[in-house]
Amino acid sequence: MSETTQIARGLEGIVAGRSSVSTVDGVQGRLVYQGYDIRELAELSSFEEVCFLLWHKRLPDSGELEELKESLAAARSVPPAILELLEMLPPRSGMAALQTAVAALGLLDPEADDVSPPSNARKAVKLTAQVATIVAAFHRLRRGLPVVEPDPLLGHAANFLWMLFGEKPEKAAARAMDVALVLHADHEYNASTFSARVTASTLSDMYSAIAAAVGTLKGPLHGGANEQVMKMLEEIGSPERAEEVIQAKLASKQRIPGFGHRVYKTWDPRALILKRYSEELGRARGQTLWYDISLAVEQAVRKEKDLYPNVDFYSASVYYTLGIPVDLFTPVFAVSRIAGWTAHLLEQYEDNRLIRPRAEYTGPMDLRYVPIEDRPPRQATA
Ligand SMILES: CC(=O)SCCNC(=O)CCNC(=O)[C@H](O)C(C)(C)COP(=O)(O)OP(=O)(O)OC[C@H]1O[C@@H](n2cnc3c(N)ncnc32)[C@H](O)[C@@H]1OP(=O)(O)O
Ligand SMILES: O=C([O-])CC(=O)C(=O)O
Repeated sequence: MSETTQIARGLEGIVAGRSSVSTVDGVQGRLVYQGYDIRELAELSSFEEVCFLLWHKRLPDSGELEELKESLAAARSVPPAILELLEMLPPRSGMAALQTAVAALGLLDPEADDVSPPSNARKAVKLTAQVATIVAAFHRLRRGLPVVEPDPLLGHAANFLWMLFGEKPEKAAARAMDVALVLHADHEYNASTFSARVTASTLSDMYSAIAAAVGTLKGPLHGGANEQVMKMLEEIGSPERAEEVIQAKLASKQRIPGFGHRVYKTWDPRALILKRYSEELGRARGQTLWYDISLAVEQAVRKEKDLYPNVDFYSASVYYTLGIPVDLFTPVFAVSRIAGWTAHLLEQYEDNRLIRPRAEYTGPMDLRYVPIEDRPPRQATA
């Protein structure tokens, strides 16, 4: 590689492939799934319909939607071995538990290594149904609570809340959850989706690709930011303290979770929608503190750094108001993103080429190997 090689650090701005699943316009602040604007989908659609859209590249008719809803509901229960496994795991990380359980689902699926389109389509449905079950079951088991059987009469969002809390959700809570699932379902070549596609590009199986994606989503620069946001809101504690805390964090070169984005240089459209839900849910429950602190943080970060909130910022107060434990926020992100990950995998397997970039080598050259007995001892460092 020559000395003039241009490196795009973090692959910024690099178009690494083609996809029709979704596109992001970072200047206008638009997100489009298969041609449909996210604002319209959030208003009018449902998570199940978005799954159909992402997987089949078009909206379903009513019969097709019913069929998919039934298939998802029928696939919700996980094998007993998965529940036994979840029960054995330390309660500390929902994402690590989800990653482990997804890998185990692959071990238990006789068609795991079949990457043909019909088999992958079945796995997309199964994984999407079961990620929700795994997240809810992990949480209940770690609290010593009985696992709640899925209810086939409930939609995906309402059933997830039911399996998590063991109570039928109010209409407003189920709707807010459904909208959050619609908004988080896909986002072009984000890091976790890219990592899923890299894994699939070796013709490894779908479970392995999803396990890779879960591990990537977990990081605080990606999906893990939603949990960091809530911890920051709790640390701030009241709207009046927001500016001072933000100034101190920025002065010590800390990143403010939930702000900034690789692609959006304006409002993330999802954050605007979640902001409305954060306020409305807070008002409906007579607790606007988290929305009020969030608003004060938003104003402080705009003033100090001119950064806009991303999807992880207002999702935090929405989830918190729904009663979801903070350390489950990122797993809840995965409950939705599994739809986009699997859609990208269907696309990847259909027109695959190994993803394998190059690196500019910065190490030494032409060293001669010295047998270990002839090497001088290393100087002890102070
Ligand atoms: C679902 C999602 O994944 S959405 C993103 C979730 N992640 C977060 O919210 C974590 C906080 N945000 C960030 O760390 C970043 O904005 C990222 C990782 C999302 C994007 O980062 P990049 O595109 O790599 O931007 P980069 O790291 O080069 O930052 C550019 C500049 O903006 C600053 N910046 C970016 N985000 C933030 C932030 N949240 N807080 C403070 N400064 C920030 C950087 O310090 C840098 O400033 P400098 O040029 O003065 O050094
Ligand atoms: O696109 C990104 O880089 C991160 C993001 O917003 C997402 O995955 O939803």
